Amino acid sequence: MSVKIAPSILAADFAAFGAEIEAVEAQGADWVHVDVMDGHFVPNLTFGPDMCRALRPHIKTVMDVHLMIAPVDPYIAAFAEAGADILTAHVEAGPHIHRTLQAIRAAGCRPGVALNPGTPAEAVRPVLDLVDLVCVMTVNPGFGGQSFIESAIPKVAQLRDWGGPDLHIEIDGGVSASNARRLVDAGADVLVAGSSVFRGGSVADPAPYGENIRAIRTAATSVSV
Ligand SMILES: O=C(CO)[C@@H](O)[C@H](O)COP(=O)(O)O
Ligand SMILES: [Co+2]
Repeated sequence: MSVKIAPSILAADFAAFGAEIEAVEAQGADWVHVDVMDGHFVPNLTFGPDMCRALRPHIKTVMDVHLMIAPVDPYIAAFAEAGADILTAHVEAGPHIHRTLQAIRAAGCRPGVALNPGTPAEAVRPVLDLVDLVCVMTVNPGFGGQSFIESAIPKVAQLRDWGGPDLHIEIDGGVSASNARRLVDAGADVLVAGSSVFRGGSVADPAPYGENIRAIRTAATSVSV
């Protein structure tokens, strides 16, 4: 599978999301990653389905919605109606992840399951047949701009082995050009990147977004010597 770069709009200008999304897609983003936080499952608040609905017309690629909320089930229909393409729920968010993932697909979205740095890969193995994507968190969820947690990397190879070649394995948190290659070598194919994509640019001067995306993609796909 080709490597996809999914900028997290958590690092974009909150007053200009529509323009930021159009700028980062024009600069080469493959997907747009939308971080939904509830102040309960994670210690931060961001946005809900109404914001996703407002962003939808600005996204030409894939709206990749990362739900850091608990419970999940009462909100699935709203995010599906808002236009989410991929809807990812955390395995730690409740006791019935199997039901949640079935409900996400029934609502018309591609289901994803995310796991925190402290959660072993085995926790999602029983639901791999239900998902299109596993999101391996390489920071503790809740904030952008945190340091990458190395100890999550061995989980990627385990999940690639269990999930086969068609499963998307997404890495989220602290991704940059300096670790992209190791992540892809381990089996990842989707790299979420917030601060390392939006750093140095703006809607008025979006060229750095393109330079940052190209740097990550080049590092991820370079031939090792
Ligand atoms: O889900 C999350 C954080 O909880 C991520 O999507 C971050 O928003 C990624 O930001 P960087 O670590 O790349 O700055
Ligand atoms: Co995220």
